[in-house]
Amino acid sequence: MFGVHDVLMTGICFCKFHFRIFESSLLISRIIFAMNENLKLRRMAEAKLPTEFGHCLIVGFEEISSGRDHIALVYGDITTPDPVLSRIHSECLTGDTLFSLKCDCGHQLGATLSQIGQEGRGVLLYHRQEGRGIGLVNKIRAYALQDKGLDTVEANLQLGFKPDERDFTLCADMYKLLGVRAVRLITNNPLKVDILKKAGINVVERVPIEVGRNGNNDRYLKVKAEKLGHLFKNCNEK
Ligand SMILES: Nc1nc2c(ncn2[C@@H]2O[C@H](COP(=O)(O)OP(=O)(O)OP(=O)(O)O)[C@@H](O)[C@H]2O)c(=O)[nH]1
Repeated sequence: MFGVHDVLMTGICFCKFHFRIFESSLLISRIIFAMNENLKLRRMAEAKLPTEFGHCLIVGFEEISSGRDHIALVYGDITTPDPVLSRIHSECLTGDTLFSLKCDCGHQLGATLSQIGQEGRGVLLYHRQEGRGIGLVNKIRAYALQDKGLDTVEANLQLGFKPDERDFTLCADMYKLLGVRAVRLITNNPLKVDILKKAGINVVERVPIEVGRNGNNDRYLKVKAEKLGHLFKNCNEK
């Protein structure tokens, strides 16, 4: 004879089995979507994440060719037609987590999340291409050259890199995998806007973000404006 316990256990096993099938079919459909759209990334995992700026969904992506990972922090419903407030934030370990004053990255990250938190809707793409794509150790080498007088662009060139080695088409793919087609992009870098537009993302507005200027990064910000085309009211108008 079957007891209540047996019935319950059978029910639980049934649900677990079907949940696994559901999870696998979701993963397969995402892989097929990525292949159809010729995307360079797959959406791999997601979970709720409470933050100081509100509760969000953290989504993990993996580059198909290299396995390198990137993340998105999603606040509110970003799948509705209204353009989404968003920032592509390139990884900067020194600025984002170690309080470096050599750049403006940490301040930009905090200001963005605070702005998204106030609106209650938005997405931060955390683009893990540290040091404008040259990696952390090479960024330290570039800093060493800057200690000797080179600027941020000259240092990259001296090390054999382009001034900017990042691939922003990956970010367009992240937007597509998140169901975002129109964004209000928080950036001072017009190159990001151009690349996203060419990759099929409708950037309806560029939202400037001028925070974190100090005596240590003033020259760096000037060079970004003069050599990398960044738009700063304070520099460009001089
Ligand atoms: N190679 C190199 N990378 C740097 C240096 N300073 C900051 N970075 C990196 O630059 C990236 C951020 O790029 P930024 O040029 O500050 O800004 P952006 O992303 O182009 O534009 P915004 O959207 O306006 O912030 C991060 O990956 C930092 O690690 C440097 O002196 N040399």
